[in-house]
Amino acid sequence: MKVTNDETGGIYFLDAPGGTGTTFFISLILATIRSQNKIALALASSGIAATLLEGGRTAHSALKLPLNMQSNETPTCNVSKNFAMAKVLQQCKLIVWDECTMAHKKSLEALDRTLKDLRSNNNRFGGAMILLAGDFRQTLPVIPRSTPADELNACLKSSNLWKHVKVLHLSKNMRVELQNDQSGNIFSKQLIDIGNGKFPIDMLTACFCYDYKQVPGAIIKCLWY
Ligand SMILES: Nc1ncnc2c1ncn2[C@@H]1O[C@H](COP(=O)(O)OP(=O)(O)OP(=O)(O)O)[C@@H](O)[C@H]1O
Repeated sequence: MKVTNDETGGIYFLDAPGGTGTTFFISLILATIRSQNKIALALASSGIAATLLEGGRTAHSALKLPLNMQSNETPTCNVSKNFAMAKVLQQCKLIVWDECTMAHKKSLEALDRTLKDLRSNNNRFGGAMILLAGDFRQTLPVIPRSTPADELNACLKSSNLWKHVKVLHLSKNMRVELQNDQSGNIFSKQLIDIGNGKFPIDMLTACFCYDYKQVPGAIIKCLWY
């Protein structure tokens, strides 16, 4: 909040696995900024994530991002200076982008170029503050007819902008914590281990080496009964 009030800009990434309170945290920041009569733009990579945020829209729709992102070397948002969205982008104090890990790196670079142009400011993102949120253990950008290497290359972490990103972490699973659910707790830890590549994989079958004695009873019941 201090950074937004100082209006020094910057780009932050909230590394937040499912259930750790991303939506709660983002909603709180959006409400605080809007309560000061300032503009905070809420974007998300998917429609479902956008509906969870007050005034949320998909990044593709709000920023008019080109569809041929992969083949366009230097894409920009199709927002000209006399569009209403251009005024919003010029005046907004904060742009939040939830589930950004699914976005193509060129989407973020297009936003950077457009903000510099619209705000007539050559600082990164035209001096606006950007808050990205998501979890790289989940789905990465989907590139049709591509290899895993193409997907990694399209990922935000491969962008030149990534070295300027300050990473923040949310680690406590609030959903499990609030429900006091022991099996949910084990399951959420196992999901994180899989995402971090810590779960052993059988090289012959390419399946997880699973000790079924460790699978919480509630999950077995839910899956097989
Ligand atoms: N700081 C907090 N204090 C109290 N409750 C919280 C806090 N953070 C999150 N919660 C609650 O925990 C639950 C999960 O939070 P939330 O939906 O924001 O997580 P999420 O990371 O967006 O989850 P997902 O990615 O799976 O959608 C919600 O019921 C939310 O109200």
